[in-house]
Amino acid sequence: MTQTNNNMTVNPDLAMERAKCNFNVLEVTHIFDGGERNTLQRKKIEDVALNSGASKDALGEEHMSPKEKYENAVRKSCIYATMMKNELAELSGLESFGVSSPVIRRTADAFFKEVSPFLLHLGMFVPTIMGQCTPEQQSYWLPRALDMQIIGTYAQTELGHGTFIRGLETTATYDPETEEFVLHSPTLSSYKWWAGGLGKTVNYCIVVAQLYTKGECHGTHPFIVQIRDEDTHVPLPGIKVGEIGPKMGFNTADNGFLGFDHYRIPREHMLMKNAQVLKDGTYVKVARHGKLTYGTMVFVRVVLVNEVAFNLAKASTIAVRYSAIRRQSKPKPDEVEPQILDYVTQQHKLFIAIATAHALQLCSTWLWESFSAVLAQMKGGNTDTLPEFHALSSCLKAISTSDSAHLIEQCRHACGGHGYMISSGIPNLYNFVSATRTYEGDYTVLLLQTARFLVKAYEQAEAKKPLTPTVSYLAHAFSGSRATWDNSPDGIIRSFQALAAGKTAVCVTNMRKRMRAGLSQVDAWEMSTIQLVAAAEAHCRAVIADTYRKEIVRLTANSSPNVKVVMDQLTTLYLYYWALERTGDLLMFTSVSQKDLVDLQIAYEELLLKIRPNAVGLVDAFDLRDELLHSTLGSYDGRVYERLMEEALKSPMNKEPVSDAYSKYLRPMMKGKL
Ligand SMILES: CCCCCCCC/C=C\CCCCCC(=O)SCCNC(=O)CCNC(=O)[C@H](O)C(C)(C)COP(=O)(O)OP(=O)(O)OC[C@H]1O[C@@H](n2cnc3c(N)ncnc32)[C@H](O)[C@@H]1OP(=O)(O)O
Ligand SMILES: Cc1cc2nc3c(=O)[nH]c(=O)nc-3n(C[C@H](O)[C@H](O)[C@H](O)COP(=O)(O)OP(=O)(O)OC[C@H]3O[C@@H](n4cnc5c(N)ncnc54)[C@H](O)[C@@H]3O)c2cc1C
Repeated sequence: MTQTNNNMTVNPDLAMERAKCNFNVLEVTHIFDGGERNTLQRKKIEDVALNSGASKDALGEEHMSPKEKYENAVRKSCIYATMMKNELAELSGLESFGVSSPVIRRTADAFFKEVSPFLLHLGMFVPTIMGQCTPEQQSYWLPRALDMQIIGTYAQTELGHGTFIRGLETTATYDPETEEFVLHSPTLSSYKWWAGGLGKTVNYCIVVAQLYTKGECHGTHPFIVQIRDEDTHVPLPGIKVGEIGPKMGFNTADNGFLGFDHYRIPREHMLMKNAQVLKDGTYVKVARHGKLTYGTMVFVRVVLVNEVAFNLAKASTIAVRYSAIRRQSKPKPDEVEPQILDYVTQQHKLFIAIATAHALQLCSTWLWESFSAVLAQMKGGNTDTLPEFHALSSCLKAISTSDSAHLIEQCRHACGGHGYMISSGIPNLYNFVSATRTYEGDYTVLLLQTARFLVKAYEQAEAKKPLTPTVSYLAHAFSGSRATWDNSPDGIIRSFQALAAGKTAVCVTNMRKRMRAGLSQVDAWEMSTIQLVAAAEAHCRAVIADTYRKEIVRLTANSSPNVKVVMDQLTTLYLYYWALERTGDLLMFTSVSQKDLVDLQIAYEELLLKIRPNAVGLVDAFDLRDELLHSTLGSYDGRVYERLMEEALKSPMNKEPVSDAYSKYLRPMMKGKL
């Protein structure tokens, strides 16, 4: 594994772990990156972007005031954007996530401990221009946006509504006299709220508003709106804009609010790929599917699965390396204190994080490929696969973000007190990832979208109609007997599918019972939503497990024997872990016995011991440079205590021997003179 400094002194425990590792680390790096070519290109990009030291700060971000933090983040965003236009442009021809490759996105993390104020520009503004504009509109806006001549964001959520998009209150009323739309915020709750970069950075934004023309409301539509002067950056008349204040994370993203007072924009600024308003005010629907204006959200949900896999890889790297150098307690009085990584409970906390990072990474690539296929079909006017894809991307977004946030927090627990230090890197990772569970569609809300699809699919299966691929297992839901338990990987995956089918069946039965008892369909659905969320979660677990397993078998077909073994151990660990987490469900819906579960627990514990010698090798294989980790605990060299002390000494509190607070408050209080 290449590191920036080849002459570094490595902590002896970490060196010992690396010597113990029995598989080829680079081969696993290639699997995680999606191939050797991708690894080579990633390294080139990282070398160009990071070797100059431009990502470093003289003073740690955490010691800056909010204003300094923001300005510093803008400074570095501009450096990085300029690099992207110049040095990195040619290198970024990787298998790309549309606008910019995920590698470019990830490399940017070296520049920010929180996030770039440009995140929404690249993450949503540019993708909306690409996905919602006519070709003419695109040819006008896209070059300006890609060249960063204009900077934009995505302002959909309002103070009063985020989830329920149809409930948004901002209006865009067409005036045929002037051929303009009049944007207006009729209430306080209609103010746009949350958009990243809106507070101070952007001069344009996508605004989602209720479209009125000829006195009729046509629902929400996207508009491109200039909000600040292109030269002075002063907010334009009719615009009320500002920053929303401190948050749990995202503090360098200047999330903002925005209100309109009868603010006029040209007719052409409605994004007209899916629907148009003609000069005379006639509304023309172009798209075949009513939800295509939600396209940017679907895109980001897909991207987020990859994003959280990467952040989980970072947290597990930090926690595993730290657990290898940290020694604590003395279970055997005559022996030295063990590395905490030797405790089986510690392995239980950490190895699932490594396995989940792999599972989500592989699922994200698979999801991206499915998305590309859906987009290609839609280009030809066919939207048949969209409902299944919406159900799939919704549940994968919900489960991947929720699992990653939980496991990153578990990594923090695994690092004891030092994990609570900002300098460990884990709190910032957690603050970032916990927000992903909420934004771009809340966890529960998205799982309920998947549940709608599952219930419909169940009814199709009942009627013996054909099923789409991700729910084909529902065809076996009516055998009348419980699924046969079998602890092979394929057997466990079948059991996960049986759980999902069984839970969906319970929901349908309960809803029907409730409706027979007099509840309306809406109320019967509402009363069943706890179970519907559980069914969607079970479905998603089955999809992840199945995809992870199939992809690993495919990707390791030509791997060296030890890589095959260790990758197989990780996938098996994932399956055992979730089977043991769901024992109650397995007892309900499969033939598993108490003895089978006791045996599975033992097999799981034995698997942890088998993975243990390769744990550091596995996180080294994520190949995350120190610049990306921002961590005193997780650096490649393992100089944990030295780094903790170096960071502590940087605290502005240590600048003077006696704090001003002594003479101002402590002394007067202690001398009884306060
Ligand atoms: C690579 C470079 C970029 C790097 C990127 C880094 C990653 C980070 C990037 C950016 C940071 C992002 C910051 C956060 C930004 C935001 O949060 S933007 C705001 C996001 N907001 C939401 O996600 C709102 C969530 N709400 C909804 O999506 C919808 O309101 C709803 C789905 C919950 C309900 O919609 P509604 O219109 O009320 O529909 P329903 O009546 O429930 O359903 C009707 C049918 O429509 C189907 N449907 C719904 N959505 C879709 C869709 N997107 N596609 C296809 N179909 C959809 C739904 O299933 C129903 O179908 P049936 O009637 O057949 O059941
Ligand atoms: C860091 C961050 C950045 C963001 N950036 C942007 C941005 O750039 N642009 C933008 O437009 N928005 C942005 N958002 C807003 C984000 O998209 C919304 O907060 C998110 O979609 C959730 O909506 P909400 O806040 O209305 O939550 P609510 O819908 O009010 O959710 C509150 C609770 O109610 C529950 N709930 C709501 N509806 C239902 C239902 N139908 N059934 C069951 N339970 C329900 C939810 O599960 C949740 O538990 C951002 C948010 C955050 C936190």
